[in-house]
Amino acid sequence: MKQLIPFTKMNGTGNDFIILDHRDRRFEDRILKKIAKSTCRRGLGLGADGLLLLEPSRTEVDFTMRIFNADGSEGEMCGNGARCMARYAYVKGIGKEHMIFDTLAGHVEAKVQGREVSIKLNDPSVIEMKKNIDLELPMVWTYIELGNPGVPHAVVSFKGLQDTPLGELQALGRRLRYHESFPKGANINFYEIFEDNSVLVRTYERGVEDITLACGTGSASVAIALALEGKMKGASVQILTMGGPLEINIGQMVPKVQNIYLTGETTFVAEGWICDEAVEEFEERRG
Ligand SMILES: N[C@H](CCC[C@H](N)C(=O)O)C(=O)O
Repeated sequence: MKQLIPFTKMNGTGNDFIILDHRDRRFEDRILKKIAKSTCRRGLGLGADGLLLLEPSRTEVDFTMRIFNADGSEGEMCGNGARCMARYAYVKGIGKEHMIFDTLAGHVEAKVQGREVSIKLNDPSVIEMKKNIDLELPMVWTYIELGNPGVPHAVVSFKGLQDTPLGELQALGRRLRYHESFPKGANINFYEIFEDNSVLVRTYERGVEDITLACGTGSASVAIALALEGKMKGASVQILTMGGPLEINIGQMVPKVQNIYLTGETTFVAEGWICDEAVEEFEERRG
């Protein structure tokens, strides 16, 4: 057995991640995909929704964050992942309380205040309001991408969400996620307004291929859709996820939606070593 690489496991409101300090960029993308798939797998691996990598920045900012989903696909951005990454960087002395980092979707600004981390999300690059899903389903979706290229999100109103068995949502999410309207697939966010400015959200995540306990960019997409429909009172909304509450604040609506903040708690779960036996066909970058 060989100790391969130190890891930190964290969760942001129940969205859980394995974090690797990959500033030495010792693994090629092909291997990173394998590490993500093997270690995120529950039961046989550590178990997580995704693998987060802290890499050197190619620009002026503090560092770069990359996200590989549990199935090995690379995502553009991850809101809860970014909150965990910011806290990790702060605790490890890599970033200050206020930091800026790169993602495929664009720059993310973060503010760490104890366990609570607030991030400024990427501005939306695509908003398509209220399209029909298909003739069979009496549902409409709003499609939103945060960042450019952005994480794809469909927002779907769902009556009786709280009492709907997760298996049912999972089956519907899986079906919609591959819908032809979404060329790069989509995360499917089901929501129900709970009470004034409090919204229940359940997200079927692309790349995890399951309902996760919370999704940051998904929760923000729900808030944006509600704000555009005039269903939000004020600039802030509380999103009730299965992992706990998230707060979304929309700083500007006119002439376009921007300055969107995501705030919530982060938790350090464990630290240790990933062992070579856990990763199929592992190999390090040569030279
Ligand atoms: N859970 C993440 C989104 C991950 C995106 C991923 N599922 C993908 O579509 O590649 C969040 O908090 O924003």
